Amino acid sequence: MSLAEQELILVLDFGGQYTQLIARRIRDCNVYCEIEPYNVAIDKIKAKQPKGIIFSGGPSSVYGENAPTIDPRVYELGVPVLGICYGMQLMTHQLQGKVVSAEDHEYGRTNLKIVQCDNLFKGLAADEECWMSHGDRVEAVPPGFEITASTDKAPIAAMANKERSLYAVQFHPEVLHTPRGTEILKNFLFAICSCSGTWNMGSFSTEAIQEVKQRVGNRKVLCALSGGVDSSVAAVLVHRAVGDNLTCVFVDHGLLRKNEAEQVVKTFRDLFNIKLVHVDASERFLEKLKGVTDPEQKRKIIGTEFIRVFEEESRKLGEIDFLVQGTLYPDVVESGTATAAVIKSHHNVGGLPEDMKFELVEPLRWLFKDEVRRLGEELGLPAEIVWRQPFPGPGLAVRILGEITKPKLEILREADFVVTDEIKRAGLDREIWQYFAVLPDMRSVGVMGDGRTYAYAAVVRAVYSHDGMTADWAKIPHDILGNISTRLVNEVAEINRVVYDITSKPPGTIEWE
Ligand SMILES: Nc1ncnc2c1ncn2[C@@H]1O[C@H](COP(=O)(O)OP(=O)(O)OP(=O)(O)O)[C@@H](O)[C@H]1O
Ligand SMILES: O=c1[nH]c(=O)c2[nH+]cn([C@@H]3O[C@H](COP(=O)(O)O)[C@@H](O)[C@H]3O)c2[nH]1
Ligand SMILES: NC(=O)CC[C@H](N)C(=O)O
Ligand SMILES: [Mg+2]
Repeated sequence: MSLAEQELILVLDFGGQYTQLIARRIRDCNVYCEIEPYNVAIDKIKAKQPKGIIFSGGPSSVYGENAPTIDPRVYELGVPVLGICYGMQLMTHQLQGKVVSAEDHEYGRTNLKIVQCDNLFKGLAADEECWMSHGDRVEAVPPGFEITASTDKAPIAAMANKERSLYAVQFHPEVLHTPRGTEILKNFLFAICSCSGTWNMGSFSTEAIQEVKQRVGNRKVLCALSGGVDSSVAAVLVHRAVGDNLTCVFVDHGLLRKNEAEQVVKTFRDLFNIKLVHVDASERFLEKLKGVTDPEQKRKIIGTEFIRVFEEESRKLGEIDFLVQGTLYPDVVESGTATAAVIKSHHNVGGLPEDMKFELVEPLRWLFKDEVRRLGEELGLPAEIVWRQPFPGPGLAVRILGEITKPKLEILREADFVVTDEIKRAGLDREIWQYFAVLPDMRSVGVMGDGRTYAYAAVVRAVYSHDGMTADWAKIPHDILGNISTRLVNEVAEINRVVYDITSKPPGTIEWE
């Protein structure tokens, strides 16, 4: 079965914070799921033949200016729809019910009284907990709908039109703070949409290989390979599809970690039977970055330069049309979509030059990191690659604040080596998602060997995360932080102070730029 034939749930994104979580939960229920912006053409929706459609939440108000809306023909497709939060309000508004701005807002944990325990709420008790995040509420259900659940402040907290298979909830079943939320989603998938739940990473891999085969045929393909989890998984997957027509290009842009280039080339050559070109492009990247301090500008310069290198390599191999990248969904959403704000332009998405001619092959574009890791295991990649900590494509450039210079890169490389080494020694490398050093553009006074110093501070950043979308700072034991601090100041001459970043994401991001 190809991906196109796979039973699919389509999530339409109205700019919600949790849209990606909805998709995750559904795939975790063994049903394949894709996200499209709310304004996707109705014909495209039809062509995908979804078994069900979910409207996400979103920051807008249905009566607000430019409020996102959807082609009302979506309700006539005969496909079940579940509206969540804004999605419920939009369904109400479009089908002639009434939405009002509530005086009492509901945020966080809320008691839910279920009045209709069939279909969507099958198996749930009359009293459940749910997670709310809304200021507007449904005041009157559209004709043909009945109320299925209430809360104190939202008498219409859920509604349904069973004949037409239209369902809506004001709360968020996708967040883990709604304890029975996954069961609600399962009821939608299995009882209402009649999904079979046979999808898994094994089927994803078979289908994705098939799809690449069909698209590429006998033509040649270039793969941007960093040695990281995503591009290694993408390379192995594409190699299964096109064999020797694949050439991987690993670019040393001079922004890599200590010994990284040698290690990546060695690991790759030892483990895989895939052609690999190693390009040392460090001088040209550093030249282009000279004097640049703005983080977004850095990212765009790096994104463009990557492509220029791939284009040159492609010409040497006789013009290649396709470029494989290990792009994941968080890279896409953080780079900004029709609905989501630009957080940072990931070099492989928002940082690509406009005049790029390659056709992109991105088989992991809809997945999250933990799913890619499962896929990597499925494809038989070794643990050292699957569990490698993520490292951003722009590398140390987004961990040096201000201008990037060779001396600063040397300092950061040494500092990063110490942090990594200590975390591994402490056996914390698997439980901590990312751990590294950052070099802020800041010096302070110290005293060493009875003399004054005026040197850089190093920031230690270490976070727990599941998918890179949200993160918490890692609770590293103080004695290990102490070791890191002592070693940084002793082993890296230009550092005289160490600070630990205790910011979660949000509000911080994992990287500093
Ligand atoms: N040094 C590099 N050489 C070639 N391609 C690169 C390089 N760095 C990044 N890329 C490309 O950009 C994509 C995005 O980078 P990203 O860091 O998100 O993924 P990754 O390096 O494959 O995995 P990880 O998240 O584990 O670091 C990569 O999948 C790869 O296609
Ligand atoms: O390929 C990449 N290109 C980029 O431009 C980029 N910026 C951040 N990252 C990685 O993405 C995850 C989320 O990062 P942030 O919390 O810093 O946004 C973390 O794992 C980051 O390391 C990048 N990866
Ligand atoms: N989370 C949401 O979807 C919020 C929807 C709408 N803006 C409200 O506050 O009610
Ligand atoms: Mg990487």
